[in-house]
Amino acid sequence: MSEHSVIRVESLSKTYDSGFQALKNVDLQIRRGEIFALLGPNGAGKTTLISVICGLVNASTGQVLVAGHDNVREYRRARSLIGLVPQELTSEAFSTVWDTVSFSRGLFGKPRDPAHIERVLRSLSLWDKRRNRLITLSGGMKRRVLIAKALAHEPEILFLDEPTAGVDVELRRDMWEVVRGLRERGVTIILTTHYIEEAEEMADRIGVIRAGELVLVEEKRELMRQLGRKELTLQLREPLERLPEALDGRRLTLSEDGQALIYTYETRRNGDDQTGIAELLADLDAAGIRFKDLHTRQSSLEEIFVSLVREEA
Ligand SMILES: Nc1ncnc2c1ncn2[C@@H]1O[C@H](COP(=O)(O)OP(=O)(O)OP(=O)(O)O)[C@@H](O)[C@H]1O
Repeated sequence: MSEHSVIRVESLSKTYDSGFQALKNVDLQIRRGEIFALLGPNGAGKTTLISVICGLVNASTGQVLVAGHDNVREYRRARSLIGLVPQELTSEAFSTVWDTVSFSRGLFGKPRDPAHIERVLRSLSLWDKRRNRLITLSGGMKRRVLIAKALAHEPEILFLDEPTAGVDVELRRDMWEVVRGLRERGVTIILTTHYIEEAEEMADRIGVIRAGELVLVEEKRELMRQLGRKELTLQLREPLERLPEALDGRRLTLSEDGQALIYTYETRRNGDDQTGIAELLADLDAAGIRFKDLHTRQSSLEEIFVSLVREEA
């Protein structure tokens, strides 16, 4: 499995000079060719993690391997494999799109390659704007320039730090298209986002970070499967001390106060009753358990996320 990992992050911690610990013992492997979304609230440590992986911020402990290269001891080699799209464009307001993007390539010591720059600009619909100064571009075009700059040196891995923060819905969808196109060309993509919708739409896998800890890394499909899970709550007439043996082996739990039974089941699309509810009710009846009310609810990725990031630390 590890030969598929293009990035390996091992036991990574970061304590800033202020004494603040922004990352706590993070382990993470990014698979070659995937889109990985790092989801977390403000201040969770997303930017810090990206900055450490890209070698812009030193780790306090732990290590990062980029395609097998230690990102500190072999910094230049590791860094040359990475493109980083920051949140905002800095300076260069009066340069042209073409010059800015070409210059970025030069920073990595790569020989000039106008054909590559042209491909990048065309793929991002920036070709017609190549002679424009950055200051004359719309917000959306500027975002595209950021991506073009990051791709100028032909990196295998692209980090996008909140690529769609503050952009309108239409542009967000455009950006998603661009990212998908890159993945099709074999680029591994790691993006950070606040938007659950974005992670749902784009990612192959999702990592959730909270207060510097990576609390979950999961296939999106698996998360979506959990999303299809429903919960039935039966308010009991008489509280129970424990679950009757007759009901063992079901996905049933008793609430702490003994007043309710909670049953989880998966919703099926084919409409058959595979929920097991009919059987459950019959068994409850046979066991002499009566209830006075019932309701069902379905969890969303939003809820899973909120419950994961809720402060417990
Ligand atoms: N240079 C620094 N010195 C001290 N603390 C810092 C420094 N940079 C970041 N932090 C702190 O580390 C924590 C994580 O910050 P980081 O920018 O990584 O979070 P984030 O998840 O990217 O947040 P956002 O979604 O707001 O961008 C925050 O509490 C932040 O205040």
